[in-house]
Amino acid sequence: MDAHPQRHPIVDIRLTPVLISDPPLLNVQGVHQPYTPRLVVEVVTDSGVTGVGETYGDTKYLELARPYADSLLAARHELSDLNGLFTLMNDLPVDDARVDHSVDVGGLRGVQSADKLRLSVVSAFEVACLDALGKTLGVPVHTLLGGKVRDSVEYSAYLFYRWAEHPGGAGEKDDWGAAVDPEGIVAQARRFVREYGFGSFKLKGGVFPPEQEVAAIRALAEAFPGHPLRLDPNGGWSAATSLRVAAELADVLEYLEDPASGTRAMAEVSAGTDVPLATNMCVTTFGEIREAFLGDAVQVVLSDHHYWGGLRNTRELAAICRTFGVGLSMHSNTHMGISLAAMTHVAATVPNLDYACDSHYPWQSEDVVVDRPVFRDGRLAVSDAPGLGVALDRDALDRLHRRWLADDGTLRDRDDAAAMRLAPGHEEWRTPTLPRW
Ligand SMILES: O=C([O-])C(=O)C[C@H](O)[C@@H](O)C(=O)[O-]
Ligand SMILES: [Mg+2]
Repeated sequence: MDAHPQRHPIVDIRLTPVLISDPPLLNVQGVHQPYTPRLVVEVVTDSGVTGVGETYGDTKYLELARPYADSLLAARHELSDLNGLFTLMNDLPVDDARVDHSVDVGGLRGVQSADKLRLSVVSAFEVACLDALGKTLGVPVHTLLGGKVRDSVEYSAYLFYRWAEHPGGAGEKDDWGAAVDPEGIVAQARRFVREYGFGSFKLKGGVFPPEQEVAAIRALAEAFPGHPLRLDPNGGWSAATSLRVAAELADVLEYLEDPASGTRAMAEVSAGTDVPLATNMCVTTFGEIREAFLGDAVQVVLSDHHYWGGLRNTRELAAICRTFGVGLSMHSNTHMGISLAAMTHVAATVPNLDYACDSHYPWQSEDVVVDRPVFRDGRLAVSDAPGLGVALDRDALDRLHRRWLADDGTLRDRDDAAAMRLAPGHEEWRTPTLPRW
């Protein structure tokens, strides 16, 4: 027997920040910028195997990813030592100025803390290591996570109020047109069904007064009878408004997502309605679970492997949810095919994945992977190829990186309120104080 199991030290790490095209999608904070920053992480082993991961690309993530990569290289970190990824990261200081606000990106990513920032960076390295490990061993990532329990993963249509184009015609154009009323939202949903086959719908709310968003959900219910519907105003409503909306839509909602901001307000809403409440804002770290679960503030957690710290942490979250009888699904920000593959692998391994997952991916016209994933009947097939089953398109990566290099810094940090101020009539726009309604 070999007393010295083969080791695969990481000998090179490439960090490539990119800006990817994003449509003018509206939310409670403002509007998406024409380009969104993402970070592509590549780890290379001494045997020449490369693994890829992806995470947020805003400055504070890059500032941490660089010294982290240096310390992994200095340690010749062993590819299979996934737990060690966290140990090494914990030794790195985080600039307090980067996390001194209690919420991130105007609250869309929940509470911000040094640990969460660390986990969001580690997640990309963990995924990259799993990818490289899978390729080294000749097995898919889901096998490294214990094996898939389903062959495909269901996603839902992520509907957004949106403008036809960015202020001043900035960025890339698309042919979706504007959607600012119930008719526009139903038309958008029909196209999602036609092109991707989605069977459930989530509407990003918090954009218009609640009555208008209730009308949009009613229009969807009429157009797609019996299909699961969700509404997510990102904490934009008071508890009283949330309860009113819940009562009005109780017969058609699968769940209401973060109607009010913070665990306490969510618990108040939860106590007054039978509509399940989901969150990707008040439970985004392990430390927030206790209060929310014991107080019955949420019935569904929308995990996000980026800020929960990777695929194995997502499975730990799933086990806790299972223990407490809390449902589980997945949240999404703007992301590319690397993260979609990672989401699909972990989702395939979680027995209690109770709802169709969110994904922004259909809104993304650009990617850094070749053979972009294709939704069929609203589902993605789980890849059985070694690793994640994605290959980098180096030309695309280079092009999107050059866009990042050329940017003067305006777009390197996501700021939906700043993007909103560029729209005529919104020059004075400020991130709204919650609750807005
Ligand atoms: O609450 C959510 O589902 C999100 O925060 C998802 C995205 O951030 C979405 O709101 C967006 O990008 O506008
Ligand atoms: Mg949400």
